[in-house]
Amino acid sequence: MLELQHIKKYFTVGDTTTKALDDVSVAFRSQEFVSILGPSGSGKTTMLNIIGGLDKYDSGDLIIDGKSTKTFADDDWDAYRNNTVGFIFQNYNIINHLSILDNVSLGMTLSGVSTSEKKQRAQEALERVGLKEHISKKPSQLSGGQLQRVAIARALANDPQILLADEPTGALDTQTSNEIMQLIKDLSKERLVVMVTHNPDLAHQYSDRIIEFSDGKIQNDSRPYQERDDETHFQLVRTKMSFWTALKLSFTNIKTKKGRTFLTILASSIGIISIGIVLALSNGFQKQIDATQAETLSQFPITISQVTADQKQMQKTDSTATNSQQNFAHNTKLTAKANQLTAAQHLNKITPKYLKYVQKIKKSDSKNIAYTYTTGLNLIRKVDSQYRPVSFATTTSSSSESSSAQSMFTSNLGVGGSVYPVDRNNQQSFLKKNYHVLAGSYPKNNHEVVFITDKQNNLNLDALKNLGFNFKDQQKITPKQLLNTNIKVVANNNYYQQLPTGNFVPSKNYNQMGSAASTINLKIVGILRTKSKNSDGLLSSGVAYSDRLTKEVIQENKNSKIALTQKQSTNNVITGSPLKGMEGALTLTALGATKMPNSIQIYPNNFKEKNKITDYLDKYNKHKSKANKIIYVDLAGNITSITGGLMDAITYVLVGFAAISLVTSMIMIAIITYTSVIERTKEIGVLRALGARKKDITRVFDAETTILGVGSGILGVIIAWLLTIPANVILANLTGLSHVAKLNPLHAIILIIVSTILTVLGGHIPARIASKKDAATALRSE
Ligand SMILES: Nc1ncnc2c1ncn2[C@@H]1O[C@H](COP(=O)(O)OP(=O)(O)OP(=O)(O)O)[C@@H](O)[C@H]1O
Repeated sequence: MLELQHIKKYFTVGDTTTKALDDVSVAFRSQEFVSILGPSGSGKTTMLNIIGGLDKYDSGDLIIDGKSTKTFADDDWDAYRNNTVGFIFQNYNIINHLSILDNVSLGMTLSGVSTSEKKQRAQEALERVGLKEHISKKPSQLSGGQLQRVAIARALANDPQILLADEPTGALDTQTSNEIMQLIKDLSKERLVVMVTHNPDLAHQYSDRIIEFSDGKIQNDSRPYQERDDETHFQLVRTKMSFWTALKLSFTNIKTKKGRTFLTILASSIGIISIGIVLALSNGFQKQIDATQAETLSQFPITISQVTADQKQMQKTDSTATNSQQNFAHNTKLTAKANQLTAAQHLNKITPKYLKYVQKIKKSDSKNIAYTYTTGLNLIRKVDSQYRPVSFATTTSSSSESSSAQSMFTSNLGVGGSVYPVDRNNQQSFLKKNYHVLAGSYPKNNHEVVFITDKQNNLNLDALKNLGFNFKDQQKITPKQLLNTNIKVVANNNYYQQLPTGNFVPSKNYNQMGSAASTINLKIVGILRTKSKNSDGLLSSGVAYSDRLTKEVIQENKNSKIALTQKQSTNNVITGSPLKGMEGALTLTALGATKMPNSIQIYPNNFKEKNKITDYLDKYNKHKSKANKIIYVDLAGNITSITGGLMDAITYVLVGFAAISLVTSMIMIAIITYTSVIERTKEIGVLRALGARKKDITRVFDAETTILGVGSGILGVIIAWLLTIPANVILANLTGLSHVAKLNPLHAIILIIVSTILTVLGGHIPARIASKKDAATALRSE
């Protein structure tokens, strides 16, 4: 059933070649007990390894059941070792970290026998070798003879046709040797047993046939056999180790060195810990920043101004400018070129249609929408029983005397006092939300105005002077001095008079204006201060009035003589100078002749709603030509995206640094796995002898590194999470912010995965080295 034909196996080391097997031809019966005797180094083990498929012959042929093995691929040899042969070694080669039952089952595990059948067959095999009572013992608790019985049970478990024993009694006393020999003799009744021994007495006493070996050649054969060329049905069952089996093997191995494993896992978790903490902190800080920003910036409106800058255009011209500005022109050609800012200037066509569109913004998104008109207010006030012109301006440049339309071009925000919105439910929610009353009260109607102070209760001196108050710098003021001050808004028709030249000039007869019927009486009813830092600057320090007042003034002035004249004229009706570009429109607005606001401020109810509003505004621009687009400015949005990016950048850099320690742990894992490979060389040999494929060996070590990787990932995440507790205490003391560091569960899972992948990668090369280990050499190692 087994035949060696002209088998040669030479080993060449350096210049010397050892002829371990030198043209050996021999055939074996399917049932006999053959002993191979011979001096040390004569090639006995080599022949056994070649019969068992652990080593490959150089030339000749090994014929098994009439089938040549010349064409055997690696997989065939693996299956052959698993199904057809069983090995018994001098040093037992029991895997110590596995139970006796698992040791015996290993071969069946590789050939995919079901768990219950495996257990039953392993038990039967153990009973057969006389270990029934010792099944639940650990290998370390057994004697040498008992261990060899386990090894025999393991060799038998898959019911092989050939049993190969390499000096099975070499390490045992005479009594035990005899028992083992008897056992092997019994087993040889059902199969071919080939045993290598140094002990001629045992060989003669127990075996049916003795082959004497020397110098790689058969010298004598006591019972030669001639193989007949029978047609046979030799078939092999392929072997395969599942990842689960590999995991179990590695896990039990790891359990035997708990301390070392823990230290390895701890060391390689350091990278994960540092990345975990960086992520936890940046995550927390980003949340804090977002919350603060949402709180701070939600107060800031989305602004639509008649004249605005197209940010995209600016960026475009910026980038081309930097390129072209660096280079000199190579020729002398001259080109006319628009100013970059002018080129980026965009005129928003705020039409009645657009106003309607804006008005449709849901109240749940924005309660307050302010419309600012650069309409001039013709103001007078009685100072020392004489009416004199005053203004809401907050700077000295536009003195109370200068009431020309030019001075009113500038935005009402800042220069002409601040305009606050009355909300769309007719409530003072804007003022009440952002300002509190220092003295007096909130305004109750359009004719009541308020004075806004800065955070330190300072009143803008210029604003006070423009209103006709004669305070000095640093002077203390009582609310009484301001409250209930009356200011009159004079209609254009009463304020301006037309000269015979056709030009208009402000009339100087203020007392007459004061008593005119169409005059609006304003009263300062309150002094307000911003409630929080967040709303600071929404209204400038000085007089603030309702946007409805401006509407009322426009209603009054739009048909005034000066406005109607200005509409017909190409010159400024006050100065007489020709109007260029947009000056015409601005002059008309200043005189209250147009109803369109100069700018719209949309105050989102809160930060979240802001995006809904910008989306809504963006929708208007869809499919519109560039000139017809309405560009809004979202200052808060711009700031958030900048700070968000900054935090991301910092996080990337820190994670990058922390990742270096991950690489270090990867290298460490590679070294540790390599050590493990060396330690487990014998195990690799046993697995190979039992039919494990090279792939399966890689799998065993990959499984080991997977366990280490998952372990270090989980440990790292747990430690990082625990460290966030003291980190939060320290941060709370330093910054007053609580619960900053927060490890995102998603990040935690990703970290565990990253740790596993990197560790497996680090250990994979040593695992491959392990799989390439020659089975015969691995078994020879001790
Ligand atoms: N992997 C190897 N590389 C080089 N030489 C080897 C290798 N394996 C075996 N040999 C050599 O082949 C010869 C036969 O070795 P083998 O182990 O088969 O002898 P043996 O008869 O079993 O000896 P022993 O009874 O001492 O075990 C020896 O000279 C040995 O040094």
